[in-house]
Amino acid sequence: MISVAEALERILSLVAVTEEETVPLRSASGRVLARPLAARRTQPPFAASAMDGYAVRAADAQPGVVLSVVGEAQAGGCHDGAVGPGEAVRIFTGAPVPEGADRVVIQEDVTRDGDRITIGDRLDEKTHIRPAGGDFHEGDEVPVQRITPALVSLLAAMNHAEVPVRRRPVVALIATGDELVVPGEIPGPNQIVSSNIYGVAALLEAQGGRARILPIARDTRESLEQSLALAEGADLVVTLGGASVGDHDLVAEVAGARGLALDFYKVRMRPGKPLMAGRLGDAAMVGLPGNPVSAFVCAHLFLRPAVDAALGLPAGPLPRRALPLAHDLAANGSREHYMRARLRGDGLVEVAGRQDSSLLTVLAGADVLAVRPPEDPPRKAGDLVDIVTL
Ligand SMILES: Nc1nc2c(c(=O)[nH]1)N[C@H]1C(S)=C(S)[C@@H](COP(=O)(O)OP(=O)(O)OC[C@H]3O[C@@H](n4cnc5c(N)ncnc54)[C@H](O)[C@@H]3O)O[C@H]1N2
Ligand code: MOO
Repeated sequence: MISVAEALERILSLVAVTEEETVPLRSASGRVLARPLAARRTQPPFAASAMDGYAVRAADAQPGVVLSVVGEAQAGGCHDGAVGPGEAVRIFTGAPVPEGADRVVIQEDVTRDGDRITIGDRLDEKTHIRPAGGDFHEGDEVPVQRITPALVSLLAAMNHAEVPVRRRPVVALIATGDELVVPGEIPGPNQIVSSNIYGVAALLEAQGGRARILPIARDTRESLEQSLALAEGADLVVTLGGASVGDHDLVAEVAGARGLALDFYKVRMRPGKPLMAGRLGDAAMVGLPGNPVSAFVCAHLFLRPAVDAALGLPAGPLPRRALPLAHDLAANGSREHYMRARLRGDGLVEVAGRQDSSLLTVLAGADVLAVRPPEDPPRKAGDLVDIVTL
């Protein structure tokens, strides 16, 4: 069995970066820039007033000085002409600062009488001028990254109406098993509702992928073959269940017959031991274990980074932090254990008492996974444990 770190490396090496496509700026949030994008203009394009007030020469900005108002500049307009000694131009926030002026005195600091202003006694020190290019210059590059709402505003200010992004990788998801029905159906006497595929799909979509949930594959070769055929064209094919050693666990066999070049099977982890991955035609394929928590934990640890890699982002292990335990923990076994846990308000990690990999209530109540290395000795309350955020 290989380690979690090695399994992740191998899965990432199976993933190809998707091609570039162009989307309108309004649809760019959450997508990933396909290449660095250069600003198409300078912002502000001119020295601009940061406040409503009067543009003056700095030397004239002294308490008691009287200046004559020779014009006005508002945002979208400007004052034609310069500001000379003894002169002021009425100015509003965002307007270009006229030539000659190197200071804006805010209107609260002057008294106005007709075309004259008198500078008050309590003058602040600031120029209240935003220099040209103070935010960015034409040609400044935004590096490849996920596009946040704030970045949408920056790209708009840089005058990009369209944005080159990576195509969302298509992930075909196949649940397997005779026992499954889809949510809303009435299960037969020996059946349950298929659940894990929906959480995994949601996780992959939140990461920037496009999840395609295919019909449930029954525990026959023909049914699984049909589902795998429907996965044609996907960037990543993910099966759920049928990965273990049971007589009806057919995924490796049937995918093998369709040309799966298996890279590895089984990882030294808990839950998630019967994980497999390989190359299936042009797609990467990952076989997740069927237990709902195992599937979800593996999707977190392996498929989120895989989607990042397909989007051209730096991809690697999820970030970890070490935090103190709220209570004692027994020794760990020989596999790296990802325990469902909660990060309490007091900053301590409380590991759930029940760790069976079928318990979705426990998973849904957890906000972190506490990571125990193989053969980790018993731990005391207050000892540090690594956590991964869910
Ligand atoms: N003799 C052994 N038995 C098992 C081993 C082992 O090493 N030796 N490994 C166990 C571990 S660990 C896991 S995990 C499971 C994984 O088995 P499979 O990947 O083959 O999964 P299934 O047998 O198909 O299902 C396991 C379990 O999960 C339920 N399931 C499956 N799909 C769904 C779904 N879409 N929604 C909800 N629940 C699902 C299924 O009904 C089973 O209860 O194998 C152990 N056995
Ligand atoms: O490894 Mo299985 O994934 O424990 O439940």
